[in-house]
Amino acid sequence: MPLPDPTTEQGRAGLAALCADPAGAVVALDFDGTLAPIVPDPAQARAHPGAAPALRRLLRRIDSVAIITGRPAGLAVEYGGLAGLDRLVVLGGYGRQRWEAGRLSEPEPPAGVAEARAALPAVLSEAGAPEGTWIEDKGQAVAVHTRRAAEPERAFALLRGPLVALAERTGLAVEPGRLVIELRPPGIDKGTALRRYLAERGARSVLFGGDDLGDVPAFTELARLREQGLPGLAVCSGSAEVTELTRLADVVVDGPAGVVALLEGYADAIGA
Ligand SMILES: O=P(O)(O)OC[C@H]1O[C@H](O[C@H]2O[C@H](CO)[C@@H](O)[C@H](O)[C@H]2O)[C@H](O)[C@@H](O)[C@@H]1O
Repeated sequence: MPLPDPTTEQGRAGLAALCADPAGAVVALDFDGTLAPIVPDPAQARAHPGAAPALRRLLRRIDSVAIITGRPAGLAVEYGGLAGLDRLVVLGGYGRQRWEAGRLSEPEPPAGVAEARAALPAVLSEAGAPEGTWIEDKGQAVAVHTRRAAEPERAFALLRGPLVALAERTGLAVEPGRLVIELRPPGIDKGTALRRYLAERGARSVLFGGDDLGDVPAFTELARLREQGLPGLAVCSGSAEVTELTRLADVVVDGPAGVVALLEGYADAIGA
């Protein structure tokens, strides 16, 4: 499978470095919308069937793979079919949790998560949340989904203000995503998680792929690291739903199937 031609000079340099020195390369990827197609029920989301095999191939030659996700780390491992992969780290909850070799570590959630959880039903009711609005309790965070409402974008817009106000009251961060608004502990984002992981590995190049607003800090961090001399490639898993990321990426592919094709192309290029 041929590799795409990045649209930027820095992207071409990043891809060249990833191919020339795979032993120093880290592949870091978001989960939902990047490895797993978007579906109405988050519990039904599963990685594209080619994702784990492509990552397994790459891990024969590259340094490591990091999945950096808003999901609880263990769920990403399960839904991704990723449990058997060596040198795989899953940084869940936007980097608060770490799963590695079957072991999960995470700090206790701040008290604000329990406060928000308790207040949410009344907040949604007072805001007139339409039928189909759904709360995902992630333990470390709570997320309100509107994808299953009759008018999902309208429900999202209706609930955003009250949820921002609830986040302010409870000391939580607001994380808007694809028809979801999450209230989560502040203090870390995917950019920080990516920077720390690359430093830990002593990475000599990086590929980051994402699809949603929660991935913007990682794209921004990748751009900063490139300015500091670390070659990198920014890949957008494109969708009609989120268009803001295309300007941050060197390569835009067609959703998770496009991401898997790119990973296979990279594996071919490095003889993995
Ligand atoms: O950081 P990610 O791995 O991209 O996780 C972000 C959120 O993804 C999930 O929600 C999204 O995917 C669902 C399943 O396809 C979809 O139904 C929903 O509309 C999307 O927003 C997940 O449920 C959230 O907890 C994650 O934070």
